[in-house]
Amino acid sequence: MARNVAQADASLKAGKWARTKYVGVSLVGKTLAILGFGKVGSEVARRAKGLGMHVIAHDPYASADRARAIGVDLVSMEEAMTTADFISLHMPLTPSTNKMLNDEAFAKMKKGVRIINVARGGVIDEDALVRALDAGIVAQAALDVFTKEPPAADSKLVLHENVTVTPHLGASTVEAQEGVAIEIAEAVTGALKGELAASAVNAPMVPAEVLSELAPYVMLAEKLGRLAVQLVAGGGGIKSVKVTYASARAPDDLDTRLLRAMITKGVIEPISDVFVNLVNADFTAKQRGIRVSEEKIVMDGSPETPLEYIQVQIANVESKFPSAICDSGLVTVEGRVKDVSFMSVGRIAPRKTAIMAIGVDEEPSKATLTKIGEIPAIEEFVFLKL
Ligand SMILES: NC(=O)C1=CN([C@@H]2O[C@H](COP(=O)(O)OP(=O)(O)OC[C@H]3O[C@@H](n4cnc5c(N)ncnc54)[C@H](O)[C@@H]3O)[C@@H](O)[C@H]2O)C=CC1
Ligand SMILES: O=C(O)C(=O)COP(=O)(O)O
Repeated sequence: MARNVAQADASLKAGKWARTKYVGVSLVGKTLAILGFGKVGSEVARRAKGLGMHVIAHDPYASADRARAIGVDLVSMEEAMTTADFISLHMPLTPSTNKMLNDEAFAKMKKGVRIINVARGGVIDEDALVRALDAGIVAQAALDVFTKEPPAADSKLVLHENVTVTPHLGASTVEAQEGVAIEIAEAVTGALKGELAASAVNAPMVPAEVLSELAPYVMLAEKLGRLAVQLVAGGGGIKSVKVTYASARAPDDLDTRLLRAMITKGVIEPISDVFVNLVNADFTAKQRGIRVSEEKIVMDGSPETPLEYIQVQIANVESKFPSAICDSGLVTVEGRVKDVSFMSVGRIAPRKTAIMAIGVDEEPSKATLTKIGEIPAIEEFVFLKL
């Protein structure tokens, strides 16, 4: 758009040699405002920085740290509107982004601004954009998406000489289509294997950062559910499961839907044929008359760790294992995520020398390594970095 490539190409093919008509504008030194700093928006930011642009972004949900890491300032919508030379849209179409660029928004923009929309047509009020183009507020627009696709053959916007259009080609590369196919296949096989389906539309949305932080607790949650239910004699009579999450963080910072679903999975699967996942967990529990209640308690600890411990209690039951039950008929199990990342033991033959590998998250100090070496039962000892 900035160099009028599409228009100049059509002009030359029509037999014209219009060098002065198609003088463009440079990108270097210009301010680009990215609205919607998600997967696409942040990649656009990286590339625009490479082209020498000053990049700002507006996204009410984006993390300032992630933006800073790419060298992008997160700004208000107002600042994005009023300071940008180029505005590129990368938000989803939702009731709150519908017609986000309307007459009022265009009125705030710098005269001569250029608009790029490869997100969804509905985020721009298309009639307002035509008015802004005619008024010279918007110098040019490049549009890959339209409110109605395909747009009407006589669409003023599509036919406008300062507008460059493509028929929704954003994701249309050989590589991207293959990438999408692989991603879908992996997501489906993962979901069928019972892994967390992060991109399922009918499951609660758990952002990737939260998911990676919670992953060990998700495993713990399922195991605690499985452990607790196996201590109950004749699992059928379970009516109430109480989960307590103890954390040093503010209770509102902990999204427990995933953990609750995994505890429910752990409790129900050993006593039934049902396959429980993030989508059907609450429904399945209700259907079986099991009430899962939750409590979050704040305790001293490290705010770096999302949870200090998880406790699962099954009430009014009889235990197979009397010491696992207290007088009030409660089976209680509690678990923590420890720092050792793995431990594996093997041996040459029964009663012969054994070998143990322990994975740790941080390099042990010299003093710790010396102490380990001094333990009499340890014959040989080596510290390796993988
Ligand atoms: N033209 C095409 O062929 C393609 C179009 N798309 C579209 O591009 C858009 C972005 O896709 P992704 O980056 O994958 O999505 P994403 O979900 O990773 O990012 C969207 C971002 O928009 C932000 N957002 C939500 N409401 C907002 C608001 N009111 N103001 C500013 N930001 C807001 C979200 O916080 C999120 O960070 C989507 O609309 C998608 O459908 C994506 C791929 C190809
Ligand atoms: O992934 C998106 O959001 C797109 O708009 C791509 O659309 P397509 O899969 O090329 O029809």
